[in-house]
Amino acid sequence: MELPVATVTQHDQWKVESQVFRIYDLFGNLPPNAQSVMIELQRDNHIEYLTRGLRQLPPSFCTLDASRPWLCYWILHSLALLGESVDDELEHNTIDFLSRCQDPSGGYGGGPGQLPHLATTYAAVNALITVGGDQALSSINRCELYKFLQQMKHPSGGFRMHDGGEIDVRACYTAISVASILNILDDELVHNVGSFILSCQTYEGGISGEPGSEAHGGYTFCGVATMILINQINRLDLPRLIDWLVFRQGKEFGFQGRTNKLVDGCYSFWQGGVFPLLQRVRSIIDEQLVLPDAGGHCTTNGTHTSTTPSISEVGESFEGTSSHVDDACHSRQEVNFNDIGYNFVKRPIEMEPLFHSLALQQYILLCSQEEKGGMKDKPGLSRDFYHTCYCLSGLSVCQHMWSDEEDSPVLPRALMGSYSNLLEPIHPLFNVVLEQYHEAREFFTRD
Ligand SMILES: CC(C)=CCC/C(C)=C/CC/C(C)=C/COP(=O)(O)OP(=O)(O)O
Ligand SMILES: [Zn+2]
Repeated sequence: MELPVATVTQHDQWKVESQVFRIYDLFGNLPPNAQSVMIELQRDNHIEYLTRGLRQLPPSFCTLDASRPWLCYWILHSLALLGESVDDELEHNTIDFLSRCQDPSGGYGGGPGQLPHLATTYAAVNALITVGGDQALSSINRCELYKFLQQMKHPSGGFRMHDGGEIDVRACYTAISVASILNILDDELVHNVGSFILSCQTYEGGISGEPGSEAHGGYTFCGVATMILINQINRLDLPRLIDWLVFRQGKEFGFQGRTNKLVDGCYSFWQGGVFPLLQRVRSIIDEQLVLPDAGGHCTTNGTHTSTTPSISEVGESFEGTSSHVDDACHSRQEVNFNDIGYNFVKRPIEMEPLFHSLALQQYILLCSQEEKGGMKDKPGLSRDFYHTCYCLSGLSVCQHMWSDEEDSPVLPRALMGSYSNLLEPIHPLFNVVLEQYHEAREFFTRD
């Protein structure tokens, strides 16, 4: 039975489809001349919109008072994807503002004096890494931040978003991502995170925010990235996850966040961004396909039944040094958690994208892009910095996921439109531009 598509209005749906079908036929086939059709990234207008947004940050974003570190990250990361940085004064003001959001006992709040929160901590750390340079990077108090992460750790293995806050997959990702990129991830923080995330993989194959909820793209990205960062991706049922994920690309070629919902530009990253992660764990997927029982099954006494290798066992780039994973049902591995993110991007990409990457670029450029700058969920809605950030992140993912290795050039067949549309590549586990990631890695691994 075909389920009706849930539409805002039939008119909005038609607007999305009519824009896409200007190039694709009804069956999603790309006509031979499609590459020459002009779909232009409005680079200068995006830069203008973003820079103005950052200048106006305090105090005019009153309704987003608790989200100002997020605004910094969305704007700075979007600019970095466009190959742009901010002038010295704006950079200084951003570092100063984020320093005032840092709690003396660790972590960052939504504004100066606000309660530290894992989401704004992730946003502030990624924003400062994106700014780069000694002043920005040394402003992060890693010692106190580690204590904050310890305080957010829950006996279930998950993390709380803030003191007394919700425990969910988002909290796990933001805690583990921040700890990993700052080189402070250890056994204590990792303990039982994998079991918590495993308990959120649903019957559909995607990952939900908490056990028993509905699978959603946002949490699926968070869950998969976390499992990789803690060296336990082999515990998820990856074939089932892929089954769910590939069907989230709609007939408009954008992604939806969950079954029977509308497509939305931001899922270009939350769903589209899972594919470059899966591309680098191909051997684990292959083994799970051969062994139907592989992937995350624990016996009642907590013994891991899968023979699927963990990521550190596959390929020389995951050679570990010091610690081990101590979840009851996970085989013990010698691995340095802090090297996983670094080694991950060096792994070769061994499979082509499992979704229609050119068509997604088309959705982003034709349906999400605002000609005057900025990006949005879909036609008929307004641009905002969140959608600008995640549409551009998704666009970058599409462009770079055909390249075999970190430094290999982007091929024309990977790109919708001309080379002037090309964005900077990201680190797919952290969603910061790769060049900035490497600078931070160098800074935080200095003795
Ligand atoms: C790192 C970090 C903080 C990640 C957050 C990930 C993320 C985007 C989670 C989405 C949460 C969610 C259930 C949205 C549904 O909104 P909706 O019902 O308005 O949208 P929908 O109809 O598209 O599902
Ligand atoms: Zn959205």
